[in-house]
Amino acid sequence: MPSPTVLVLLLLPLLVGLYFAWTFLLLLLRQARSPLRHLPGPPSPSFFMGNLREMHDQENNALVARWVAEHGSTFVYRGFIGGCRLMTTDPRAVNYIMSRGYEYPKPDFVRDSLASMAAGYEGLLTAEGDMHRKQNPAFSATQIRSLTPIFWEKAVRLRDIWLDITASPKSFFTPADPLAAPEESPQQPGDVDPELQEPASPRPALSPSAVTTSFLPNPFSSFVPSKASPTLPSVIKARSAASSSSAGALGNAPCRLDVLPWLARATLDVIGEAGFGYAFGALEAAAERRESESELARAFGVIFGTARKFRVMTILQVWFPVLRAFRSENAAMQEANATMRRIGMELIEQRRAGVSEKVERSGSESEKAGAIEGDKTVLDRDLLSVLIRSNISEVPTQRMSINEILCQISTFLAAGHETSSSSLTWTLYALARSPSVQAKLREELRSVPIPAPLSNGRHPHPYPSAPDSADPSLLDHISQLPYLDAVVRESLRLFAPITTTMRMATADDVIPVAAPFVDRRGRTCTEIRVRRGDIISVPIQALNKGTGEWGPDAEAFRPERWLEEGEDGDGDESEKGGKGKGEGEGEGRRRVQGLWGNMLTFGGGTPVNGNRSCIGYRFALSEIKVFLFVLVRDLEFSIDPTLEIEKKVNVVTRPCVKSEPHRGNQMPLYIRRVPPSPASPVSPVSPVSPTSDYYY
Ligand code: HEM
Repeated sequence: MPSPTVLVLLLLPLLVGLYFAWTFLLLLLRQARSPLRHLPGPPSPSFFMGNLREMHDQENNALVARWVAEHGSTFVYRGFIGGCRLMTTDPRAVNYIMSRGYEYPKPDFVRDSLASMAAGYEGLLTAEGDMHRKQNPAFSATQIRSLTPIFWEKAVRLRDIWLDITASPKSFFTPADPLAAPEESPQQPGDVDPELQEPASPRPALSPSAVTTSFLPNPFSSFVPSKASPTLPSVIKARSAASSSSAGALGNAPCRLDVLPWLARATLDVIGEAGFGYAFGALEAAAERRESESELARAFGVIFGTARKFRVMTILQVWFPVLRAFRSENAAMQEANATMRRIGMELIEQRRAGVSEKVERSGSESEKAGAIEGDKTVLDRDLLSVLIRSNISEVPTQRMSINEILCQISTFLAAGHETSSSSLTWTLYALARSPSVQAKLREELRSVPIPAPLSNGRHPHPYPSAPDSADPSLLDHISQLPYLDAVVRESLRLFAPITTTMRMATADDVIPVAAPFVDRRGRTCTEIRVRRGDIISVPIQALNKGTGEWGPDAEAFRPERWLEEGEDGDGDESEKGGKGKGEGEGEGRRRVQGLWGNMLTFGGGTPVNGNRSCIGYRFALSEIKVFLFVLVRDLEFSIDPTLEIEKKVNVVTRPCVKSEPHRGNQMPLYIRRVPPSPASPVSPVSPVSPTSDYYY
């Protein structure tokens, strides 16, 4: 008779084998019984991978449009081992799903990926049910307005750096993505034009600029073989791009600049300071050619870098939940998490102490309320402060735990950094491709009078860079400029940073559709039947470009469409956490009821059944507008018309040059400073000596 230990050793592999075989069988059974199997859809090219490989490149191969043309607005594609995934562009179905945030949450594998990206399971992106209900903050327009000086300051700093670059292109370098994982830095021959490299200023060994931090990481995208490692972008001799015809006449040759890492740094600085009162100093580090990042940026670099790495184990954990118990953290990850926690706790404690002190010192009830609600004298205006103040005012059982608050810091960063930099990058691209739109926009921006001071010291630019001197009425004015608004809407429609989101049915359900469809059995269906556990893809970008909704020129960048009669450009349709629009599935509504601008770029939903749309949309819109205002007034953007730019999605959309895959993500534009127009109502610029960096 074998000993118990031997018995266990003999039985263990058998039990493990049985567990995996059983789970796999259940999975196959579940798929075989899903009503989705009757829906039409494209053939699956692979048993294990289904259509996932094609899906990975969907932004460049117009896949969803093709599928819609072939199979109608409601169909299924295949996921792992042939699992049916519902995809629908039917507005009624989409409104139904998106307005039931708690009945249709994000699938577990998406939550897991988000959680591993530092947000944990208690942040807004990942929390579900009561925990989410309790958190659901609404950042008011007034709160966001008070943050615009921070946007202004960072935008002016970036503009000044870019003006520096145009003034002496020989000496600039392109920084790395501030949150890129630090280890790899393969430098390729030919990265740097030797003629333009200054021998006296050795370049620091930088990490690649192309690594993406993703918002809703798609664990399956990693299955697609990666391109060669990205390399350092280079200083490339300015050459005349077709669209920069006026450059020579002004004696102001444009220089090629990869705007992507610069914008990533600027938006990191913004979310750090406006989100949770932390100075990453990412722009400054790059301006001073320091590779060293702040302690917190380094920690997030490690955390995001680890979360992005593909491991077979990650996929297995999706299907075999027992394996989730074997998650481990390496030493670097442990250290990064500890750093994040320590700094996060300091930030939280500072704010909590500030609010308590103010409340204690307040005499009357109204003063107490003022202290909690926040005013200009209470603490900081960052989102974390707003969250803590509103948390203090809640009844104790409704308050967030320290851990939940801590999770929001990484959530703000994960959700609010790369989305904004992606939007700005694509907007500059769209403007570079449409010189007439850019010129019209600049004309509008320059029609705004800028108050004194005329110069911000070294740079003779006619507006201030100090945050407190940014005139609030000027910032309000910027947010209401009609053509700027139309440009931002059009860019966010065509270049939604998050192109797809996923949901999972938590119960068997029947989803209504506006357009009946014919299933594989030839039956006409007026609803979609789903079974508990079925996965749903909501193709945000495809919906934003549907010709049924946006007309035959849906693919074109045409801001004017927002100014035409009949377009209700009104934005804040359904206030996050506010009143909402109702169920959002009424007949006769042509469009998807997104949070903003009749599109799903910021998600959609109603507070009734769980609103999972973007809490940062006002923040993002204000940030984007202020940056465009500052940058486009003084700089002209053009692009080599022969370059083919592709969209790489992971899940935030980043650009890539088709002919330069080895460079990874990049957006090489030509920039050129633009002299002030004589007709501009801008106050006159102080005379500049010829030795100054800038002269017009
Ligand atoms: C152009 C910029 C941005 C875009 C396009 C964007 C888009 C989105 C989308 C589509 C969702 C819904 C995701 C889903 O349903 O699966 C979302 C959620 C969210 N966003 Fe944004 N976002 C942007 C900027 C920001 C900023 C600046 C912040 C923070 C300051 C932020 C914080 C969040 C959070 C916390 C959620 C989760 C909300 C919830 O589940 O309750 N976002 N965003």
